[in-house]
Amino acid sequence: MIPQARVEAAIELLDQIIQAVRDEGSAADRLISQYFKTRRYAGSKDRAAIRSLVYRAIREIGDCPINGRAAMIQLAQNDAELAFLFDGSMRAPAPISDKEFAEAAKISQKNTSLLPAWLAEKMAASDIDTAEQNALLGRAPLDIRFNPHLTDIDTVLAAFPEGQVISGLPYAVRLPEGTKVDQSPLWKSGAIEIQDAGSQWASSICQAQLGMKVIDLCAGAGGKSLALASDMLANNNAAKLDLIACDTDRNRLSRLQPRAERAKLPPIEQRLLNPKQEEKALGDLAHQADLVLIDAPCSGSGTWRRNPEARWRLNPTRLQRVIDTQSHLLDVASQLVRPNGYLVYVVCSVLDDEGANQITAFLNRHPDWTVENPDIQAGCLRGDGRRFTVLQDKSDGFFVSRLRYIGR
Ligand SMILES: C[S@@+](CC[C@H](N)C(=O)[O-])C[C@H]1O[C@@H](n2cnc3c(N)ncnc32)[C@H](O)[C@@H]1O
Repeated sequence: MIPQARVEAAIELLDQIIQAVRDEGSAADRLISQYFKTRRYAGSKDRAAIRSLVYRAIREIGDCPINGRAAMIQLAQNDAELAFLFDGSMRAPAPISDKEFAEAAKISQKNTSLLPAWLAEKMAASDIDTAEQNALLGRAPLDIRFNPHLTDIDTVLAAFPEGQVISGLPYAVRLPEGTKVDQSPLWKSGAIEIQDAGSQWASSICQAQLGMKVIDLCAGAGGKSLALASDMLANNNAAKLDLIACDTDRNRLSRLQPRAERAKLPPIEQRLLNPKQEEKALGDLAHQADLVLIDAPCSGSGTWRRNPEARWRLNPTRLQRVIDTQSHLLDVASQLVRPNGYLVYVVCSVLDDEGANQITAFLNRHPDWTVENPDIQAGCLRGDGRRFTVLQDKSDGFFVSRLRYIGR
């Protein structure tokens, strides 16, 4: 493809992505792979170049643009080579008019942040400075977690000699970008998983052990359930784990068992929940659990490096919706924990409304709970929890709080 046609393709793709943002449709990554499936003429270099243009627009433009052409013109303002490709030739985008340039300049002047203005304000109010905000749109590292019942750190480092251990996380290794993890025999044998250090910190703060009754209330496809199961198993060959993985999304939950089998873990009980009727499915577990993990649905602001267009999808109404669900799930979980048992609340967000403020409100509603965060060498105290941020912790952004039920 000629460079002009690549720009035109990026515009088409951005049109689809922007439409999906408005309709709560598919994620950018999925739309991009669907787009290329029907355009076999695009070679690997074309695909890489188009993808890179699309993601540049998504990462660099704070507010969702009105369409793909407006997005590319916004980039072209500071990129003469790109602007030059709008030459109106066959398969090229039409030349940029003065009006379009003026419009793009107006938008750039209005929003100087990489985030929509309302979100930049919320970040600042949560003490996330501009450098941390911008880091949320950078590139994410590649972290793996190994299963100690299947392998050990020496074997992992021998398989990935450029891997680096992550201090404080006994099963984590950071790999160079682009490492082909899925081609390693360790991957094929189920001994390693891809999992960000932030997620690993969240699971490790749970301190799950064999013999505990553990409920993962928002298990999704089981990322943290697998980590909890692996911690519970440690080096034992237990045939049974008392771990119950729940979620309201049947599709996601159905991916857990095959993953557990791949990791050679004992079966993990699953319960499909109905939103707002969770107690019905969990009635038999009232005040039974030693540990409940809530890896709550959230804005995902801490993981925008992996899907940066997610910040365009967020608006105050959608944010309030997840905040309400988080507080409801905290109340549901509070009914499941036994006296002296623990509740670990996690969000992959750095916003106080989803983190520290949620725990303050929970403790006001439930005076028979106290905070017992472990003393670890990562994250920073934030209200009654610890917050992990991209620049400071070199992980995705997370908030984690460990609470103990001191009622009877
Ligand atoms: C952050 S994701 C969980 C990710 C997962 N724990 C992992 O480590 O891969 C949040 C999950 O909460 C689920 N969820 C949303 N509302 C829920 C509810 N009322 N009860 C239980 N799960 C819910 C979503 O379906 C989603 O899978």
